[in-house]
Amino acid sequence: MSSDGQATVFIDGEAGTTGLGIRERLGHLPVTLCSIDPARRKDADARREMMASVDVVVLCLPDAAAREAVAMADAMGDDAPRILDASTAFRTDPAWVYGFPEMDAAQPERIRRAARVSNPGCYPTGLVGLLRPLVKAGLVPDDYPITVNAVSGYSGGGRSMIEAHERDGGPAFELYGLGLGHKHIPEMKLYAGLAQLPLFVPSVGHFAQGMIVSVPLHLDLLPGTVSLADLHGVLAAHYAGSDRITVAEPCAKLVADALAGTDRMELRVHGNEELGQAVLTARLDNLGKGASGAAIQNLALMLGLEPPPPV
Ligand SMILES: NC(=O)C1=CN([C@@H]2O[C@H](COP(=O)(O)OP(=O)(O)OC[C@H]3O[C@@H](n4cnc5c(N)ncnc54)[C@H](OP(=O)(O)O)[C@@H]3O)[C@@H](O)[C@H]2O)C=CC1
Ligand SMILES: CC(=O)N[C@@H](CCC(=O)OP(=O)(O)O)C(=O)O
Repeated sequence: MSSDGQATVFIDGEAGTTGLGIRERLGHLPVTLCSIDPARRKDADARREMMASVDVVVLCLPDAAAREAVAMADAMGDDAPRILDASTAFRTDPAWVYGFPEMDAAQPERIRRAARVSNPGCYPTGLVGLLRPLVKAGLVPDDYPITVNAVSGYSGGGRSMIEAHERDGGPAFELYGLGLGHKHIPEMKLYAGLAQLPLFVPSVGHFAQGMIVSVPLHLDLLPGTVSLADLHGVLAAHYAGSDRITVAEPCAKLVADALAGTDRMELRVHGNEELGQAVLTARLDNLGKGASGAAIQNLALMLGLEPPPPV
């Protein structure tokens, strides 16, 4: 606690893309941000000392550095701060709580009580947001062969990709992860409730922020007779109370960066019933609900505060 009774927060990786986004949003919460001298921001002793002095540490680091930071906290035993980790390192670790408050009615309470919370990946936020309620409701079987196509703005690749795009002007559009082993796949499977790994084809475009995650479905492969309205209805009911996730009407075109700069996510069910085909889409800002916006929601819950209204 700071001298004025506010919770203290240290963002390890404060100068990076996600760290900066969290710092900007922290103004909406009654907390005290503690920072280390920028010249010592990678100094293990300085980071350990700061970690030991605060209530919550938010890790906005590459996976390896996040693991190192967690090892430092482990060594502090009962004096360790609570941790919110933005990296991929602990997202499928059963000892951590997954920071997707909208995924179940009980999830906000689990986050409130947790010592360690993992912030979801940007692509899994879209995929889990779309599929989990449909799998739970039995409309999409857990063994359906799920394919996920997605496009992200280049800020998704952090500082080095931002610099490459802003310096060299491209590429305009590129598929990647074509070895089909992207690090988000186990997280998608686990939290969407799937029995097998989804086939995931990510891509990145020459725009800074924004993301579309899309999932094609063949309606005749779903159990019984499932209509587009059934899929929409389950999603609309699940997210009815959310101020961040909305279930919108289908549209013919979807622009990837329309929610850039916001913490919101829009889900849609598009399709053609005559053809028996549907496409689920999630649109979000990879840096908003896909990273810093979700982190602020989780941080507020961890500190027993009301999450601020979404940017
Ligand atoms: N960008 C996005 O859309 C999303 C990112 N994430 C995750 O958030 C985490 C941070 O990503 P992002 O902000 O994009 O990455 P950036 O590269 O923009 O930022 C990472 C920051 O961590 C610093 N850093 C690296 N190693 C250390 C260390 N050992 N000690 C202290 N600081 C260190 C970097 O400094 P320097 O640059 O000098 O090396 C940089 O400031 C990653 O795990 C990423 O996967 C999650 C969801 C979405
Ligand atoms: C465009 C781009 O490169 N995006 C990143 C994902 C960013 C993200 O979500 O980070 P986490 O891995 O921490 O979840 C990637 O595919 O690795």
